[in-house]
Amino acid sequence: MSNIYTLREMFGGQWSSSARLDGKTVIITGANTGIGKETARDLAGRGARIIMACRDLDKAEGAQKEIMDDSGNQNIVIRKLDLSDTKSIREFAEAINKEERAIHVLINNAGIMMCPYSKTADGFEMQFGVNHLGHFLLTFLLIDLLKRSAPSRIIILSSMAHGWGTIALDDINSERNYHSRRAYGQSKLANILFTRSLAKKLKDTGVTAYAVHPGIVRTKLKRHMNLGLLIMWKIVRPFTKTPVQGAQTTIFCAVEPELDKESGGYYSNCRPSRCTRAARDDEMAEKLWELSCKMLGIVWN
Ligand SMILES: NC(=O)C1=CN([C@@H]2O[C@H](COP(=O)(O)OP(=O)(O)OC[C@H]3O[C@@H](n4cnc5c(N)ncnc54)[C@H](OP(=O)(O)O)[C@@H]3O)[C@@H](O)[C@H]2O)C=CC1
Ligand SMILES: CC1=C(/C=C/C(C)=C/C=C/C(C)=C/C=O)C(C)(C)CCC1
Repeated sequence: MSNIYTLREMFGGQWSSSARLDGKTVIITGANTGIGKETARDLAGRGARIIMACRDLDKAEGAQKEIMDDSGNQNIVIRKLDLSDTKSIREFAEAINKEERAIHVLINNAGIMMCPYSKTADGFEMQFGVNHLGHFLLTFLLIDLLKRSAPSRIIILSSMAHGWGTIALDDINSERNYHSRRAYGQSKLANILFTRSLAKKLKDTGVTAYAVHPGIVRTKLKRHMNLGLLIMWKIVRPFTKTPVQGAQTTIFCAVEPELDKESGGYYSNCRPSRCTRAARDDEMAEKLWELSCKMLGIVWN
């Protein structure tokens, strides 16, 4: 992949479809703001039951009200989910498995970028822990329900930033050497490798998986950006996407009927996109899968 982005890639990918999701249930992590909130608003307008999985219930309530008012859909619920704590992830999944008859779309959207070094409740480096491991565990805990609900889809928000890092198998928690941009890159590369492995393991189950780069989007994600990137941000700002534009590829992956035939790919601007060679390394994807299971203390073959 080259880091040269065309104008089409910055603005593009508007997608329009009148497809409905009545009777379908969608979970969106980090649905209280940014891309997740706009995804929730759109899918609510298509009639889906939306489960907003958020760490801050007060913020989520404001977004829930807005989405209900806008879409006229009252079937929007909030559930507490803190992806930086495996206890919270397990509690969330337990409630979903008990209360929901089906989950048709799981959107692993929540994320943090370039924060100062910190660790999750379980001792994982924060960006790898939240962006990859938290969603890995969440998906594991919901996979039987997703299989029973097939055809169903898993959408994983990655980024063009997957090229900023590599998977450091010997220092996955960046304990020896932390570089916030590289650690974000590692987590977003892990998102693509996870999607590829998932697609293989879910072959013939009716559950499909898609990785997404939403574009460069004006959201709160950039709150921890360093000065260099903030300057770059200012330069490209006129070409960045609004959150509504940034949500289009996720919505496309959730709704487009033709995508039932595809799984494991990387999408941007509502079409397949090219990722780096490291993101197509199936041997590394397998090693990452094993390491993720080991770190989380789970068996998932
Ligand atoms: N914006 C961009 O340019 C790009 C974004 N992406 C990806 O898109 C996704 C959405 O990002 P975007 O909307 O821009 O970012 P925002 O910062 O606007 O939203 C991120 C969401 O994730 C939630 N979140 C963060 N940490 C946790 C946690 N520990 N547990 C649960 N939820 C958490 C936030 O909650 P809270 O509000 O409480 O902080 C918020 O709801 C991310 O995965 C990001 O990596 C990819 C490429 C570019
Ligand atoms: C200045 C500049 C760029 C700016 C990149 C930025 C600002 C990227 C932000 C990415 C984010 C926020 C990713 C989140 O996952 C490009 C496009 C590489 C092209 C060359 C010039």
